[in-house]
Amino acid sequence: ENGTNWRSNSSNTSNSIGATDPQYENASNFCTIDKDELVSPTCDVTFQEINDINNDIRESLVSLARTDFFKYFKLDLYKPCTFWSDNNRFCVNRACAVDVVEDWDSLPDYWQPEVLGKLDDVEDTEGNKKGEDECRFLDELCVGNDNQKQFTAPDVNYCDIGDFSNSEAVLVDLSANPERFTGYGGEESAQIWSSIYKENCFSEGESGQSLAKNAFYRLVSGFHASIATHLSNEHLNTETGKWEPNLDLFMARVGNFPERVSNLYFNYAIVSKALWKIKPYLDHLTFCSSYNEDVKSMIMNIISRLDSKIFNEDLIFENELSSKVKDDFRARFKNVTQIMDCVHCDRCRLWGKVQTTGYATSLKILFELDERDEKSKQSIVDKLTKYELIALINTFDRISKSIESVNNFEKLYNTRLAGGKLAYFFQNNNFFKLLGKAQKSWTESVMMLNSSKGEEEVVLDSGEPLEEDNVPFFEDLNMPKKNSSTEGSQNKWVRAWHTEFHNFSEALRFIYRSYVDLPRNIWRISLNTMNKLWNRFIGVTYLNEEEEEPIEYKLDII
Ligand SMILES: Cc1cc2nc3c(=O)[nH]c(=O)nc-3n(C[C@H](O)[C@H](O)[C@H](O)COP(=O)(O)OP(=O)(O)OC[C@H]3O[C@@H](n4cnc5c(N)ncnc54)[C@H](O)[C@@H]3O)c2cc1C
Repeated sequence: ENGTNWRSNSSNTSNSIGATDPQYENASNFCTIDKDELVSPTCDVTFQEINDINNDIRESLVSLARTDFFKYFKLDLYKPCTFWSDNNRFCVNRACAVDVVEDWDSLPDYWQPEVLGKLDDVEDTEGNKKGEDECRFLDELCVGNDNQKQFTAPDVNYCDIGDFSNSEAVLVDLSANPERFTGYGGEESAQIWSSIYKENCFSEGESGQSLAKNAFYRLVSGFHASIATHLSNEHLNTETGKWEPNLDLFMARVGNFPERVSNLYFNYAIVSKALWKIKPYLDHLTFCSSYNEDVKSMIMNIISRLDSKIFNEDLIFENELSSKVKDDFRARFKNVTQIMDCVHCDRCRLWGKVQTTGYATSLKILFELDERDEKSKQSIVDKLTKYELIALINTFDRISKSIESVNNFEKLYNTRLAGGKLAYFFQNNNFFKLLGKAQKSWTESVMMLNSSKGEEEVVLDSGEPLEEDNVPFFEDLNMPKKNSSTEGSQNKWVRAWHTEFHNFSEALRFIYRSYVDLPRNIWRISLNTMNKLWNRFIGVTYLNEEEEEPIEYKLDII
């Protein structure tokens, strides 16, 4: 499914691009995916259809994620990593930090304890007064009925939903802590990803349904690609101090890997189908009474524009073997959510937790609602905790933002290609430039011939030579290399012209210099001859007089 070119119905893309610019002429199209192909055998939608759905709902989704109900999340930033002990390292960048909500007065009215005064004097089962602890109060806020206070039976959960009621958990305003480039990387993040892929994804030889195994991998890879898209889209430009898209970084991490782009779309299909699936049961959910209807109508408005055929969850665990595979799948995904506690960068951990919880909630909705039993379906949706719902909506927003960014990066890529082509034409096709280049190419050739090193200069993507103070920030990054052989062939007429022009001008210069130098040379030869005659006359002779470079002189005075 990844074998052909990325092209759309209304394609304004790249087939005609790069005819003359050596830097881009042979560049591949943006991403080798056909936008008109299905996203996966389990998704009856094409990449283009997902783009269209996303364009349609994007604005409403952003508004929903920014409501006071969905923009706050709670998590324990200091929960110890249970998978390995070597977890004392921290990301000390400012960008890694999370700004926790400490100023409670700044929260909207319905988050203030006194608004739910009736809770103040209510004691919970442990005899604690519920108004005393603001965090506890938030846990209870917006809970519509007693059912919701009991967590769903653990065997249907794909994450530890008790995490959010932990007494160490802090409240975070997600909108004040955007997911973007933090500088987190190196061994630390590599250890996390490697543990997720190597220890938790299914390996080839393992038994079980291949669709399920494949879905697990695609889910993780899509999550990884989404993070890479966000950090490339909001990347710190150290020259301007602004957060802006970095196309080279995006291409190196995601754009050059069609499979990763495709996995982003796969994740979009999973989360949106989960949302679509809870639509009939949303009536039972109550958000805060003051804005219950608003939030609900916003959610309904989005869900009603989604498409049920976007993902067919029934294909994943199809036969009797599946129950075991499903248990395994669930346990492995739970591990992935817990590995987030090992992430050293707080900001990355925050978004890692939000998104793995969002995917876990989607998986629970997709795979644990018993199709034959309406009551059980309602009950599972009723028991979704507030933090699962917040995570679900925010994960959908994140993946939707990634899809939007991929399309923006495609535009940037095409603009760069087209810009490169025009700039190349105007910059290089004037007579004085050609003369200058002829001169330069001659000087370079002479220097190359004289150079004993014969080593190729390493050039960055920007075209600058790699010097010590110019080492790329991402040393681990394999940026796409320039295709020098292509450049050579594309330049051959220009080069031939340079060579011929150079030879001709050198010949002219030689003849000119010969005439200019003639009187001087005659004078030098005469002087030399007279000198020899004089020496002979006074009786002084040189040993090896005929040699041009006598090493030693000896006076032979009789
Ligand atoms: C949970 C988590 C959240 C993070 N959040 C942020 C953040 O918000 N901001 C930030 O700047 N950094 C974040 N990071 C770090 C970021 O993901 C990278 O690890 C880091 O930028 C270093 O990137 P890298 O090029 O070394 O490769 P990595 O992204 O670390 O990838 C490691 C290896 O995995 C493979 N790989 C890469 N992408 C995929 C994919 N999509 N599918 C399959 N295989 C793949 C490649 O072989 C690659 O070499 C986060 C890391 C983690 C673990």
